[in-house]
Amino acid sequence: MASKVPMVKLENGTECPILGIGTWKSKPGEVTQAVKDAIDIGYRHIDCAFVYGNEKEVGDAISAKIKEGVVKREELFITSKLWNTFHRADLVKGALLKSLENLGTQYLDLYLIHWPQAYKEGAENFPVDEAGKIQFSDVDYVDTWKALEPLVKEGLVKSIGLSNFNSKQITRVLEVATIKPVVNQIECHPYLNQQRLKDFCEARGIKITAYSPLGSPDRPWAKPGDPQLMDDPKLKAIATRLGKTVAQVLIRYQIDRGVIVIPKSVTRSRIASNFDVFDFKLSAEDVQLINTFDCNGRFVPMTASLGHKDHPFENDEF
Ligand SMILES: NC(=O)C1=CN([C@@H]2O[C@H](COP(=O)(O)OP(=O)(O)OC[C@H]3O[C@@H](n4cnc5c(N)ncnc54)[C@H](OP(=O)(O)O)[C@@H]3O)[C@@H](O)[C@H]2O)C=CC1
Ligand SMILES: O=C1CO[C@H](CO)[C@@H](O)[C@@H]1O
Repeated sequence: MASKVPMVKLENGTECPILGIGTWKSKPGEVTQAVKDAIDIGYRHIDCAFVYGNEKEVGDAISAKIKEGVVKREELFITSKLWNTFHRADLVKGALLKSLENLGTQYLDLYLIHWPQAYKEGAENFPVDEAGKIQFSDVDYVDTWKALEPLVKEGLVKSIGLSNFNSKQITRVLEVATIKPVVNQIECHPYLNQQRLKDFCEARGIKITAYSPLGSPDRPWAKPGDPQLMDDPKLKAIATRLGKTVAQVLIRYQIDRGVIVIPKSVTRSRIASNFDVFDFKLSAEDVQLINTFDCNGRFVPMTASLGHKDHPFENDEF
């Protein structure tokens, strides 16, 4: 079934729907229905990760919709991510095969290194010492990248990419890559618009995917009184003037700057309204106005692994 979602051409010639649905924090008991609803509404891009602990239930929705004849596998764009405990070269393929099994699919459209920093290998996603501190591994993400490349050649993934990599880390990957990353998935919204990293990536043929585009109000570490992006009066004023919701303005902001965007919701009405963004466009003036709201406001700082040699937000400028 045709969907109205526009496609973005990636550097390797494959195409990615510019709008997808996120699945972090979507509980196993609710994500199957959410992804079924999303596919019915017209979403064709689903953002997943092993560490979200719900790939099996996402896969159930995908299989059901393929079985019903609503979509074909080749009409979907499915992303997953290699978790930090599987960076060692000999663990990479097994981690991918596990995600493929969970998702009930023969191949992924995109497989990302979830974070540059490696954690101690083993059964725990967040291995900690007696003091509760994350245990690191010194595997270099450049070696992890080299282990991803054969997966493309084997046909298990169409494309490979990065997530949460800073400009220096991307440069190091590009120095060794025989298959280039097509995407860097990073936090991106008006409080952290990532203009420098976006320009840097685009100059190297790497597209940006914006995660937490609505400010991730359900992030587990949010405290009462923390700023909420969707409550911003300046954004509310723009949305009121345009007769749209703030979420629609935030999604359109990314689309209008050529950024792939993956808002998460498990609420059918929101999944629908977040997709209902193809009948309007922000003016260049509104995009510029929203650009001025940037304030280095990061909602996903990954404080648990501060001190890691490869923490992307600690030592480098952008
Ligand atoms: N690569 C990485 O390291 C990361 C990747 N991601 C990916 O990006 C996705 C999106 O980011 P995420 O952090 O989840 O946060 P989002 O910015 O997408 O916000 C999700 C929250 O917004 C609510 N929401 C959704 N639509 C609306 C709406 N129209 N009006 C009001 N509230 C709304 C959702 O509620 P409800 O569901 O209850 O409707 C949920 O609480 C993730 O799910 C994941 O797939 C995210 C973080 C890190
Ligand atoms: O995608 C993400 C959301 O959940 C993970 C676990 O807390 C984060 O590390 C990651 O950025």
